[in-house]
Amino acid sequence: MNILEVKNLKIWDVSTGEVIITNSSFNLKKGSCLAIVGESGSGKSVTCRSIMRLNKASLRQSGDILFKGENVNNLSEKEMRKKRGRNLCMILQNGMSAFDPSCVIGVHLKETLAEHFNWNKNRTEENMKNAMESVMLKNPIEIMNKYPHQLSGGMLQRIMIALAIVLEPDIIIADEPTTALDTISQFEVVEQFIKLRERMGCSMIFISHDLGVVRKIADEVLVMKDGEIIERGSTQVIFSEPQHEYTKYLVSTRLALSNNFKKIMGGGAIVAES
Ligand SMILES: Nc1ncnc2c1ncn2[C@@H]1O[C@H](COP(=O)(O)OP(=O)(O)OP(=O)(O)O)[C@@H](O)[C@H]1O
Repeated sequence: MNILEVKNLKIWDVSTGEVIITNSSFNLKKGSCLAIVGESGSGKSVTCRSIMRLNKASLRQSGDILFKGENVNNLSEKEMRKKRGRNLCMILQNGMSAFDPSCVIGVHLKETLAEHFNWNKNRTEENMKNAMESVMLKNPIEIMNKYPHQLSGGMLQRIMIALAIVLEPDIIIADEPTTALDTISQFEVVEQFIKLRERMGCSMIFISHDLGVVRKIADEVLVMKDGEIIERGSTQVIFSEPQHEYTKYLVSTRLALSNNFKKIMGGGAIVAES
């Protein structure tokens, strides 16, 4: 069963007339993870933001975006606000840009949860504390009293994941959630995403440049180039039998990098190719 169906999505810039997404159609199956890959500027982020209806006002979109059969494109901004967070949750590349720099993390988290749940202060704090501990954030109360700039990128991403655990959205859209992190934090955050899926069985759209991560986390892959989906299929098939020249290039570059790494490090003890 599809939880999301995108049909004939077109996105254009009204100020310049430039068409950014020509005519995209794809589905997200309930409980599965769909990765979107492709070169910079191919339209991955605008596609995902169109689902959340979060693109800048100068960008317009047409087509159908059916979330559980309801066309998101027809909802009012007020109805859409209710869906964001509770039903459709977005985790961005840079945790710093997701939080209000002028208040401590706890205030932001409590305000977000108060939008969607009628919990008292203790229950909100308890739920958030448990979720933060489950993503390996030690001393959650201390963290909630810190400002975003006092925390590392990896910690902010884990806080976003913890918030998603509490919100229990139907779909999580993660737009390059590991790109801004150092290698160790990347590994840890990816592990948390995998656990999140195992634990909540939520559906996920995962944008990433890192094909190693995609291979680990995704069930299906869309390959985008110049605003169009040029190839799609199960992760296994995309990696083992890519058809389009561009997908072949992406996959071979990834393999070359990983083989090179194994050669340098000797024996491949570190690289976990699954
Ligand atoms: N607010 C905007 N106004 C005008 N054009 C935009 C806007 N946002 C994005 N674009 C254009 O849309 C195209 C797709 O951008 P998008 O950010 O979706 O690419 P992407 O595939 O996510 O790239 P990256 O991997 O670098 O994040 C680009 O040509 C970009 O310049």
